[in-house]
Amino acid sequence: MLTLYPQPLTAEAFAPYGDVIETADRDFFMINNGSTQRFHRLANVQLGAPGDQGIISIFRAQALKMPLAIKMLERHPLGSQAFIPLKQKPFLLLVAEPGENPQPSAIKAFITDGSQGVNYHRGVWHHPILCCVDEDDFLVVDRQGEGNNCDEFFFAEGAEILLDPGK
Ligand SMILES: NC(=O)N[C@@H](O)C(=O)O
Ligand code: NI
Repeated sequence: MLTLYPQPLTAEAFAPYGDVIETADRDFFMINNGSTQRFHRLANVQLGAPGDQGIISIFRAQALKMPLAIKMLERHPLGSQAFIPLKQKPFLLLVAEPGENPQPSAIKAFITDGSQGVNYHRGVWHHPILCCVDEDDFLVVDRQGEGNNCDEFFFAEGAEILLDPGK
């Protein structure tokens, strides 16, 4: 049995998987006649082909019972996918670096601090959104275009992988 215990999310630790969207310790410049701080270009929207569009959606997620048996990961080969929390609640991340079949030993687990969002880079394996409260809303920025942009990988039956947030 492999048990995954989430570590606090940091931009450095998440760098192999994408960007952390946050304002803490980030550069900004003043706009709007000095009334607004612009934390500019915290992440890029990655698109796969000419004609692709970056789109904005809202995901309303229901919490899954924890500890959770992890059966699969998915990836979006043609574009990035960003999740920005709308209720300032922490949420859980499971990621593995791009490549063919993700190995259980390569999975990293993180928990956000409630203010952080993430932008998965294209091809990064991740678990579908995992919120920590009964119902949570996320602003999602990802790619719309031709072709399949969601590959799913299911772990072997015997691969017992558990996500345990611990509290
Ligand atoms: N399928 C879908 O739009 N959502 C997933 O990509 C996810 O990462 O939650
Ligand atoms: Ni996804």
